[in-house]
Formats: sequence, structure tokens, C-alpha cells
Amino acid sequence: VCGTTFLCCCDDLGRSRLLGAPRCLRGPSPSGQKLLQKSLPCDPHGPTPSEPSAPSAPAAAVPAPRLSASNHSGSPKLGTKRLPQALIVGVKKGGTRAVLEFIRVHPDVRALGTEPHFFDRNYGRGLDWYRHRGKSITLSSSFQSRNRI
Ligand SMILES: Nc1ncnc2c1ncn2[C@@H]1O[C@H](COP(=O)(O)OS(=O)(=O)O)[C@@H](OP(=O)(O)O)[C@H]1O
Repeated sequence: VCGTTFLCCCDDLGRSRLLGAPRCLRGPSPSGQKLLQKSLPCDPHGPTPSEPSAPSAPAAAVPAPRLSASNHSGSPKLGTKRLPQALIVGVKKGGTRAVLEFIRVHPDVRALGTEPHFFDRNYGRGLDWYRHRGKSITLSSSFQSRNRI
């Protein structure tokens, strides 16, 4: 596959980081079950100095999305709308759909069927809109070469 696809593991949208190597996909599930057990859990304190950081400049170039009281509901109840815990980011025709299909085979992964285009088309609608599209993994192959992360 030409191009590069990243899995971006998020504590929340403000503290996300791109993972160039297969390190963590998800931490423990709300029910306490360990998911994807061969991968390391996400570090809730962010990258260590030796880890690559997600670029920060583009975030300053676009207005921040509207944010309500909390970034996620914090409740594990069935039907609760949450922001994604992971994003798949890739160039067009980079194989992002294939990555998503591989990951969603896992029974604890819930993923959108269609791309929400939050970052390139619907960013102004805010995080509440994004949350109500809510599943755990989002496919965003629409960044292309425009660095709109
Ligand atoms: N492992 C592997 N090896 C080679 N090619 C692969 C692989 N996985 C996906 N593909 C091909 O990638 C194309 C789809 O990429 P995307 O999912 O990124 O497409 S999209 O931009 O989101 O529409 C699509 O190519 P086309 O069929 O030419 O469109 C897929 O066949």
C-alpha cells in the first residue's frame, strides 16, 4: 500500500499522539476487561521524552471546536456517547479502510461505518456533534496532504 497510515491513540482529543509503531490500541475497557491483550496499554500521562509527539502547530491554525462541560461522559453505560478512543489517520488510498476492518474484527471494538469527516468538514460543529457520531474508532483518511490534524 502506498502512503502511510497511523493509528492515533487518544486519551482525549487534546492529548492525542500518533503511533508510528504498534504499541497500544486501547487500555482497559470500562468493564475492566483488558482489550487487545498483546498490545501495551496507553500511557495516560502522555509521551515520554523519547517518544515522538503529535505536531502542535496545526491545532493553533484552526479554531478550537466547541467544547461542552466535559470531553466525554465518563460513564461506561451502554448507549453512552463518547469521543473516539482511537483515530485511524491516513492518506487517501493509503489502506485506512483495511486497517479499520482488521481492528474491528475484535469484539470489543465499535467503529463507525462511514467516515465522519470531523476534522476537515464538520470541525465547526463541535465536539458534541462528534461525540454523537460516537463509537470507539473513527476512520479519517481525509487529511490527505493538508495536515489538518
Ligand atoms: N494490504 C494491501 N495491499 C495493497 N493494497 C491494499 C491493501 N489494503 C488495501 N489496499 C488498497 O487500498 C485502497 C483503499 O485505500 P483506502 O482505504 O485508504 O481508500 S480511501 O482513500 O479511504 O477510499 C484499495 O485500492 P483500490 O482497490 O485500487 O481502490 C485497496 O485495494
